[in-house]
Amino acid sequence: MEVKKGSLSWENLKYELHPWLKDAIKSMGYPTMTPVQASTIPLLSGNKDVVVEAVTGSGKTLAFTIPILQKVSDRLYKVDNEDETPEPVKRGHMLALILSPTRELASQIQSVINSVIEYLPEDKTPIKTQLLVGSLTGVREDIDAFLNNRPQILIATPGRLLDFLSSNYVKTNSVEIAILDEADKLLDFSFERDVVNILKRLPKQRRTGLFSATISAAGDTIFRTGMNNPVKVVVKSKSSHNSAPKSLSISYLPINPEHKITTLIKLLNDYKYKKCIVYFPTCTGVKYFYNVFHKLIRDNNNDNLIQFVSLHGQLSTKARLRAIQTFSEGDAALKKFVLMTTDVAARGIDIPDVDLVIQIDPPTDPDVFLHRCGRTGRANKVGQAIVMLNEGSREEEYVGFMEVKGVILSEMKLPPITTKYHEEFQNKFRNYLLEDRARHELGIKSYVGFVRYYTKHMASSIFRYQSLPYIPIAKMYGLLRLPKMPESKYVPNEEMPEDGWLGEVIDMDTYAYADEQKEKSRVENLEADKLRKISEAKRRKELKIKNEAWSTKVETKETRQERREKMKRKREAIEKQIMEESSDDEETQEDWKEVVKSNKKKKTSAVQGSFDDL
Ligand SMILES: Nc1ncnc2c1ncn2[C@@H]1O[C@H](COP(=O)(O)OP(=O)(O)OP(=O)(O)O)[C@@H](O)[C@H]1O
Repeated sequence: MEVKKGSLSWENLKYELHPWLKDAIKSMGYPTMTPVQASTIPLLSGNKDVVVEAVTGSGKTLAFTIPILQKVSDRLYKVDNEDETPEPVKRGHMLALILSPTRELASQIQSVINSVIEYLPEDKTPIKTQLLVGSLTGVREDIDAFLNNRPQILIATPGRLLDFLSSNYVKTNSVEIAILDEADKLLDFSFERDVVNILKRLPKQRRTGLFSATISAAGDTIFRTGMNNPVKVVVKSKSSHNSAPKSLSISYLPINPEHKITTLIKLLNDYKYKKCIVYFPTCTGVKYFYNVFHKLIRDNNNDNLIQFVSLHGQLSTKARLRAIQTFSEGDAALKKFVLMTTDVAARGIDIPDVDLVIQIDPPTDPDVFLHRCGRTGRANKVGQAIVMLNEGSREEEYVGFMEVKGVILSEMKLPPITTKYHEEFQNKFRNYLLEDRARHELGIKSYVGFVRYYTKHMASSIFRYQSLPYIPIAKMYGLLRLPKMPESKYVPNEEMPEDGWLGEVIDMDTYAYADEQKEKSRVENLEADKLRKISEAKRRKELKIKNEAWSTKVETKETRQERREKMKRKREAIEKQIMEESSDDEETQEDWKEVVKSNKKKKTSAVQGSFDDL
C-alpha cells in the first residue's frame, strides 16, 4: 500500500480513537501524524495484519503503540450498554505482546508506551506495561510481578519471553495483538526459532504487525508468523527511491586504515555536533578504544569537553541501560557526548540530539548500515552519517553496492591532518600501551576479533579478507607486534616486518602488567617455564651425550678422567646455550620464520590457501 499525500492532521485519521487517546496525542506535542502513522494506525486498530517498511526515524513506534492502546482500551472500557461493566482481564492473562531484538530497544518502547499512558484519566482502569528482558530480573520474579501487577502489555526480548511463557501461571489465550519491532532481525537465523515458537502459542485470531526500516530483508520468513492476509505499508523518503530519510546525509571517507583512529579523534574534537554515535566492529574493540580515548583524549582535555560512554553486549543489562540513559540524558549544551558502541545499538534507538554517526568499518550485514546511519537524521531533524572505507581497495565498491539498495553515499574529503599529528598520537598510544601489558593484550584481542569479524562480511566479494591491509590495521590498533594468526599468511612477503615487530623491538620478558599481583604471577610463571625448559633440554642432551660417550669410549679408549672432563665442558656449554635460547621469543621467532616460509611456498606453488584448513 502506497501512502497518499494529503493532510496529516490527527483530525483526519481514518479511525475513531478513544477520546483519552486522542487527547493524549494532542498533549504530547505531535501536531501532525507522520505518513507511516496515518496509514498504519487505521489498519492495525481495525482488523488488518500489517507489514510496515518505513525509513528510520519515521515514527513507527507510535504507529503500533496507538493501535495497541486502542485495542486495550476497547477491551477495558468499551461496553455496548451504559449500565454494563466490561469483564476484567483474568489474572495471568495479557492482551498485547511486543517483541524487540535488544533489551535497550525493548526498554525504549516501554518508555514510549508509558509516556502515552500517563495521560490516562485516573477514573479509568489503569493500563500497565511490563518489561521482560534477560538478566535484569529472574524469570521467577518476572512471573510474580506479572501475577501481582496484572499488566496488559508485555514488551520483551524473545529468549526471556519464551522462558516466561513456559510457566503454567501465564496464559496467552487473551492476546489480541502481537508486534514484531525490527521484524527482519527477529526473523533472521538468530531469533527465528524462538519467535515462531512464541507466535504459535498465541490465538490465531489475534492481529499481527511487523515493523522495520528494512523489512524486505526478512523475505519469505514473514509468512511463518501466521499473519492473515497482511497489508503492506511502504514509506520511502520523499526524494525518489532513497531508502534513507531526506534529513539524513550519508558520506563515505576513503582512508588509509592506519590513520582511522587519529582521524576519528580529529573529527570528534573539531566537528560541531551535540551527540555522536561511533560504531566499532566488536565488544572488545569498544572496550579497548574506550579505555584509550578515556585516557588519552579525556585526560588531555582539561575542560573535559567530550564525554565518552561505552555500550556493548558484554556489559550487564543494568550497565547497558545506564549507558543509554547517561548518553540520552546528557546535557549537550555543556559538552559533546560520544557513545562508543557495536550493533547492539544499531536498531531502533531513538535519541533526539544525535546529529552525527561515524562507522569505523561498515557492518557485516549491509541492511544494518541503514539502521546505524538512521540513529541520526530522525523525525526530520538534520543528521550526518560517515563511514570509513579503506582507500584504494575494493571496499570503495561498497558505494555502488549500497546505491543499488537505494542508499546514496557521497564522498567526503579527509580533514587536514599533519603527519606530526598522526605521529604524536601514535607515540602517546605506544607509551600508553607500554605502561601495562594487559592493555596491549586487549589490543591484540580487538585486532584478532576484527579480523574474524571481517571474514563474516556478507558482501564477501567487496570485503575480501585475503587482501585486507593487515599491517596498517594492526598499526591502527596500536599493536607493538603482529600477533601469530593464520591470516598473517595473506601479508605479502615484502611487507612483512622482521619477526612481526611493528615498531621498535621490545623485551617481552620485561614487559610488565600494571597489576602487581598479575605481574608477580607472570614473572613466577616465566621463571618456572625457563627452569622447566632448561631441565627438559638438559635431560635430552645428557641422554644423547651418554649414548655418544659410550660409543666414543669404545672407539677412542679415552681414560675415565678425560671423559669426565669432556662431559663437564659439554654440559656447561649446553647450559649456556639453553639459557640464551630459552627466552619467550624463541617460539615467536620460529613461528615468524614459518610464516615467511609458508608465504614463499604459497607463492611458488601458487596454491590459494583455504581458511577452513587452518
Ligand atoms: N507524529 C509525530 N510528529 C513528530 N514527531 C514524531 C511523531 N511520531 C513520532 N515522532 C518522533 O520521531 C522520532 C522517531 O520515532 P521512532 O523511534 O518511532 O522511529 P522509527 O520509525 O521506529 O525508527 P527506527 O526504524 O530507527 O526504529 C521519535 O523521537 C518520536 O518522538
